[in-house]
Amino acid sequence: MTDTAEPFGARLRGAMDARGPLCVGIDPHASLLADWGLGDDIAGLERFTRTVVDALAGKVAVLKPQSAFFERFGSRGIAVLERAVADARAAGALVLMDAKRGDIGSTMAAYASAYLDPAGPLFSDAVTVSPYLGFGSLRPALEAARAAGAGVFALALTSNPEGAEVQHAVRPDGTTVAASVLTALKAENAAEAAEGRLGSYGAVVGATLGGTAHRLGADLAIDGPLLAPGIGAQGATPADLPAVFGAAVRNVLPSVSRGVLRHGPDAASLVAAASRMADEVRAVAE
Ligand SMILES: O=c1ccn([C@@H]2O[C@H](COP(=O)(O)O)[C@@H](O)[C@H]2O)c(=O)[nH]1
Repeated sequence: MTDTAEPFGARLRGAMDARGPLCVGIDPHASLLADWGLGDDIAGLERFTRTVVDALAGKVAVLKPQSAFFERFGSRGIAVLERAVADARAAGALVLMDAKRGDIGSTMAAYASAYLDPAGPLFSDAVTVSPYLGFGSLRPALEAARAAGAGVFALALTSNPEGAEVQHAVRPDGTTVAASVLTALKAENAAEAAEGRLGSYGAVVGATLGGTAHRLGADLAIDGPLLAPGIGAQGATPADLPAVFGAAVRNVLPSVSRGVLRHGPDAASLVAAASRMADEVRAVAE
C-alpha cells in the first residue's frame, strides 16, 4: 500500500457514513439507451455514462460500472470506461469495477494488474472476482489489492436463482461452497478486524436470497463489506436486507443499477432516486 492510501475497507466505511450506504451501477443496457433517447452506439454509450457520472459521482458512496456493457463496444467502449473510472474517482466516488474475473493464478495476476495496479488506466478502488476456480487462485488479486489499498469482492451467494446449484453444494467437510468462500474472506480481513476496522475483502451476496441458511451476521460473518445486488429490477427491496444479513446489515452495501438508471436522463431525477434509495437502506441498517 502507498504511504497515503487508507485501506479500502476504511475508505468505504467513510464514504458510506458520509454519503449513504449505496452503490449505483452503471449498466448501459441497450433498452436503457433507447429509453434515454440515445442510440445503441458509442455516442450513446458515452453520453449515458457521462450523464450518470456527472450526476452521481459527487453524491453516492460507490459507482459500479458493469464492464460487460462497455466491452461489447470494443476498444472504444473500454476508452469510455477508462474515462468514467477516472472522472468518478476525481469527483469523490469510490469505483467498484464489476468485471467478475476469475482464472488460474498466473492469469489472475494479469487481471490484478489490469484493475488493481494504480498505474493502470482501469485502476479501480475495488473489483469483483469469481472464486470458482478455487479461492486460492485469487491470491494475486488479494495481494495486489492489499498493496494498493484497494478492495476485492468475491462472488459468494449471487442474486440469480441459478447460483444456488453451485454455491449451496455441500463439500466433503459438510460446509457449503459459499460458506467456504465466506470463511476464506474472513481470514483475509482478520488484520483489519483486529484493529476494529471494516475489512477490504468483501463478498457478493444477493439481496434476493430471503432468509438464507447462511448466517452472515453470525458464524459466517466476514468482517468485511457485503455487496448486495438485486434491489429494484430483480425484485428485492431494502426491507429484505435484515432477513438476509442479520446483524451484518451495517456492513451491507446495496447495489442498484436499473432501479436508479430508469429515472434518467434527467440529472436531478437520478440524484433524487439514488437519495431515496439510500434513505430507505439507512432506515433498515441503523
Ligand atoms: O450476484 C450478482 C452479482 C452481480 N450482479 C450485477 O449487479 C447489477 C445488477 O443490476 P440491476 O439492474 O440492479 O439488476 C448487474 O450489473 C449485475 O451483473 C448481480 O445482479 N448479481
